[in-house]
Amino acid sequence: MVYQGNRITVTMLEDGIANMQYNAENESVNKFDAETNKQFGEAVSALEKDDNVKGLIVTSSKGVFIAGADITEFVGSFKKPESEIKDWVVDVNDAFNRFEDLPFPKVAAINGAALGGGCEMTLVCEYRVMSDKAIIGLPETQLGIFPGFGGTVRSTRVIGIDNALELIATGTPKKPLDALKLGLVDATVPADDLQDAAIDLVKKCISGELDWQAKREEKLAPVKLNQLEQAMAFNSAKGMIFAKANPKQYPAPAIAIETIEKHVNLPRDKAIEVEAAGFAKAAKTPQAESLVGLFLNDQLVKKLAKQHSKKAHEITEAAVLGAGIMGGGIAYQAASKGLPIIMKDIKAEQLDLGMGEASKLLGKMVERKKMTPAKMGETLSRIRPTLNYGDFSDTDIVIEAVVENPNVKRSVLKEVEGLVKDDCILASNTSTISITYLAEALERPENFVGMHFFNPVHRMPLVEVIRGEKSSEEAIATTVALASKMGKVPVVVNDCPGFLVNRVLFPYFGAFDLLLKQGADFAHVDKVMEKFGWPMGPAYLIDVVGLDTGVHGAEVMAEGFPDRMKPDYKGAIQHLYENERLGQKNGVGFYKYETDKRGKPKKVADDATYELLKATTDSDKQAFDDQAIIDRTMLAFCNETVRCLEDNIVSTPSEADMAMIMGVGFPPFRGGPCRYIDQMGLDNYLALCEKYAHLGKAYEAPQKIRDMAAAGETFYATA
Ligand SMILES: NC(=O)c1ccc[n+]([C@@H]2O[C@H](COP(=O)([O-])OP(=O)(O)OC[C@H]3O[C@@H](n4cnc5c(N)ncnc54)[C@H](O)[C@@H]3O)[C@@H](O)[C@H]2O)c1
Repeated sequence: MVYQGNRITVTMLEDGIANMQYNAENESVNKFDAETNKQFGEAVSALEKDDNVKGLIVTSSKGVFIAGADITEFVGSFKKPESEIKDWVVDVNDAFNRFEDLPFPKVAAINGAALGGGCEMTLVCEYRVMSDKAIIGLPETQLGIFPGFGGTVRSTRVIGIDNALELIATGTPKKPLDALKLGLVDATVPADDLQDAAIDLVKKCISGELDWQAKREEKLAPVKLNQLEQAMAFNSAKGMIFAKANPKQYPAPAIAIETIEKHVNLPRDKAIEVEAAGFAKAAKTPQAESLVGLFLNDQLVKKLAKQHSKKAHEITEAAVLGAGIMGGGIAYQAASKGLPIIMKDIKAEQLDLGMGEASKLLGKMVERKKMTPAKMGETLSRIRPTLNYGDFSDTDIVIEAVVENPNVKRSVLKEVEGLVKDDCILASNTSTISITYLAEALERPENFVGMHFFNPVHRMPLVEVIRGEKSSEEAIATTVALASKMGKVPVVVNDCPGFLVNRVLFPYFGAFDLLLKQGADFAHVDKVMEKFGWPMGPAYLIDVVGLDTGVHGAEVMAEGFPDRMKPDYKGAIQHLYENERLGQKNGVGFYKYETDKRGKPKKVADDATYELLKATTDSDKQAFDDQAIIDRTMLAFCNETVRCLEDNIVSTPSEADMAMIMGVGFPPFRGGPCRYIDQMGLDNYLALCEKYAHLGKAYEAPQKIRDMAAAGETFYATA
């Protein structure tokens, strides 16, 4: 035994070959937390003193190789001053450099995911051999940072600048054959042969058959590029990368490129210092704080879903009522995750439409070679379209997705309750109607919950699971488990009109409507909000949702929250709807929808819209600067989120932020509405609420914000 820790051990195998194994005790994965970093340094010191070692392999005893750094530790570390972050990174790198400099060859045996720090660990070895089941990559930019354990230095030297920039800036992990093609690994082998293959490589190094010193030398030296080559490599990378993500919104790739540009012509130790400085700069951006927070929120939401699922009944067959946009989507999603589902409608043509949509989506996957035609047939056969309730007696859960009309929903739910087994769960996909109200029509309200999918179902990750007053924990648990089984991320919320996501979205539409009334141009508002980071501005969003759906939802919300969602004027959305402009579905909403020369849908700001909007615009039109547009719409949105926390509609800021990102596309780099308020500072936020309070209750600061500001609190921990 060369070194024994509870994260890392180094043992001797045969013929002077050591095995450095990552095997974090009581953990499901290996990661670089502070303790592992410390033990790595100690293990390297032990190896430095051991004269018997002639070569070494790096292995993992877990399913993953090394998952990366411990992201929970980032929250505290990134609060430190930039210079301290840099010093910390330089310090960690010391062990990596000393490991690289050991006087014998080293081979990484990559059995599973080698991500971030895991990939960087393999890069300090001279050779890398990878199981055909593993993946490897540097996904740090997705967290608003970039590799800081020598990853930008060694990858540029090992796979070349262009490849390294692509690997780092996109953050997409590579499968074995792609990694081999890039030169990121030297061989791929079947999983069972991995250790033997690694030992074989070390032996070849020891015998001199492989020139491992030359491989190492390559990593220690500057990249030899002349000025012209360098300019070309970096300029084309910048063009490609900035076209994909706006560097103002996602600065990490830009800082990574700028850092690499500074260190390519430096030897290793100097280059590592430059990398550490760039890393610290990225770590101090608000985007890094948001994206690290988002990662942790995502983990929390998934953990909560697991906890919620504990009391779940087994679901072997489901049914959906309604084969429209949502019912068809739900049936497709269930079937594609292996769950048989009955799809019932009252109109045969709707069933044909639902099946047609499912075939179209599956057909595209076959076209892209992501599915075989046989698998497509198998998936489609899991959906059983029907016009009657014949087979409903065995079903474990029925998801109701008929038209958004409380009376129709209540009568359909009552009818189906009489036909299913006693413990069958009934779930409504209503967008706005209170679950407690719908439950009044039922004999077994404890078996009834809300299950709110988003459109398009196959793409939108969120499902709100809504607890009505009488919903049982088993019904919640079963619905949460079903959503997870369908590949979705469930968030459990309590009942109220609009639940969480739509309750927050409608005041935002209300703020948009008020801006238009006072003279703002809808196309300009869209541009400003898209620049702010939304995937689409409010006018385009309502066109996609449908103005009819919007008006209908607004009525339900106005009844539920008249103090802030019932305007005393007729807004633009209502007026356009009355003029039969329904949005994308009939080709005219705020925008006119045309097809371009290539047959792709194109939206154009329509003169007819401006003409119509004269009727709902004040005669004394005001001009708004971009910040006013952002502040007014975001206040309405964020205030309602806080009110949902106050009313216990949603339990935690983490769940609220995740729901808004996954449900309506809140800009991820801003971390969600609660993070947005934190980053603005609660006092500043409060001052903004006061500035706009005269516009109505939706803009007034909720009591929770006042209390938090007075107590100096924030939504997320500050250290
Ligand atoms: N479209 C969206 O963006 C969206 C998003 C989330 C939730 N929702 C909600 O999902 C539900 C369905 O919306 P949609 O957009 O799919 O509507 P849709 O009009 O496309 O489909 C409704 C379907 O229900 C069928 N139907 C009517 N009465 C029925 C009955 N008694 N039994 C069986 N089928 C019946 C209709 O024939 C139609 O096929 C609504 O409650 C809506 O609020 C919609």
